[in-house]
Amino acid sequence: MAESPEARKLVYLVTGGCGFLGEHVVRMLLQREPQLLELRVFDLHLGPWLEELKTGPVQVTAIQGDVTQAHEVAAAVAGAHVVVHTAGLVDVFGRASPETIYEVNVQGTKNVIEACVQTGTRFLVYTSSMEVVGPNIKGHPFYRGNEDTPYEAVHSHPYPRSKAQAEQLVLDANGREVRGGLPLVTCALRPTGIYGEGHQIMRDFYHQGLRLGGRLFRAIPASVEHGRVYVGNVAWMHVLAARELEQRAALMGGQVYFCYDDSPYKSYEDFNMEFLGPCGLRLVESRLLVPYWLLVLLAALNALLQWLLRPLFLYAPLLNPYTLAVASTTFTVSTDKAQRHFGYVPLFSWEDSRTRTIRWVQAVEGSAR
Ligand SMILES: NC(=O)C1=CN([C@@H]2O[C@H](COP(=O)(O)OP(=O)(O)OC[C@H]3O[C@@H](n4cnc5c(N)ncnc54)[C@H](O)[C@@H]3O)[C@@H](O)[C@H]2O)C=CC1
Ligand SMILES: C[C@H](CCCC(C)(C)O)[C@H]1CC[C@H]2[C@@H]3[C@H](O)CC4=CC(=O)CC[C@]4(C)[C@H]3CC[C@]12C
Repeated sequence: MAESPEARKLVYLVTGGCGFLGEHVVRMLLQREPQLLELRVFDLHLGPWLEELKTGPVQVTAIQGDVTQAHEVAAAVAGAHVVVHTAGLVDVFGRASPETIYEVNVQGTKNVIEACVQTGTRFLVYTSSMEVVGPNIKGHPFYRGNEDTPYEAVHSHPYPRSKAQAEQLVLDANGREVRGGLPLVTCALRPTGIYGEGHQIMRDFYHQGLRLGGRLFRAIPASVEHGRVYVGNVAWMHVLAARELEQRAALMGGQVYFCYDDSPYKSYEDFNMEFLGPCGLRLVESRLLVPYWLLVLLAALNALLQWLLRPLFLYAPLLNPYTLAVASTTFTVSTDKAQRHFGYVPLFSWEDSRTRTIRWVQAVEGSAR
């Protein structure tokens, strides 16, 4: 750890720094990046919690801005050594139009890359997603796969399509000459389903369970496994990747890394119960009540209702044909590429991750009363 202020010399920019993952990246950088001099937090919506970070040894600069606006991105990137690009529109529920998703996730990423090239920023870490690989629309399982596992990636939905396009842009940009003549070094991190403090969908499930009298009903067979990763470990992986990109440019440049940790392989619902169970909810086995064909029908009905009601209001339930397909397809990763390439070892054990998440759900419960 650096002791003297002179050791602090790096300027980092985190786009989407007020989102679920972005906030953890920001806090992790402040705690664990001793070379940090200035941290720029760029987001469409700035969080009030940023204020309390401004009293430490690192200059925290909050920038309200839009990644779709090239000039705003360029102004924020100018003078930064490293960009961690987490900003994105995470929408698999039909809340935003495909055009808006493209604009934020693809055009926004193009703007970040061009800003690096124009202003001379050399290191770019992009938050991609497991969704760039799958699950695909054919429902093929991806079981304990790694970065080299062959898989037929077919994207029918705007979100995974946009993440795949953006990831490709980032990888293709590796080696481009930036202002000053040196090459840009990029890599992409692909989290599986992230959980932890601040996870909106976990909050939604918790409130749904409370409304249903402390019960949630199993919809997906327990045998369908989902890759999940703790937000603190995803943040840690971003910090390490960003730190090591310069020294290990030849190895890491243009590479993709799944984000992983020691979280157990379980079905989406059983995994959520690891946190919601200790908070008083129970999962009711309802396979006989809700057969799969009925879920397919309900998902299709939801999609139809969304379309019919769109002129009046936004109807965007959790269940739609896409989320049902993702939830019912096994997708788990097993890899050590991040450890081999840049020394990543999870910072939080499964026990820690679980305890922290449970405490957070309990606090949500407390504040809901
Ligand atoms: N939540 C998950 O399970 C996973 C998320 N990811 C990726 O991680 C990244 C972060 O996701 P989350 O933290 O879950 O989402 P989030 O919605 O909590 O955070 C995204 C942040 O980006 C900001 N943002 C959106 N549009 C913007 C724009 N036009 N200009 C500037 N900022 C903008 C939002 O205000 C928000 O603060 C995304 O790129 C997402 O694709 C990848 C895998 C899994
Ligand atoms: C909302 C889904 C669970 C509800 C299914 C129902 C209604 C049958 O009970 C979630 C199941 C899997 C989730 C996705 C997965 O974790 C991968 C993701 C990666 C991302 O990059 C963004 C988020 C997501 C698409 C995530 C979204 C919610 C699920 C579909």
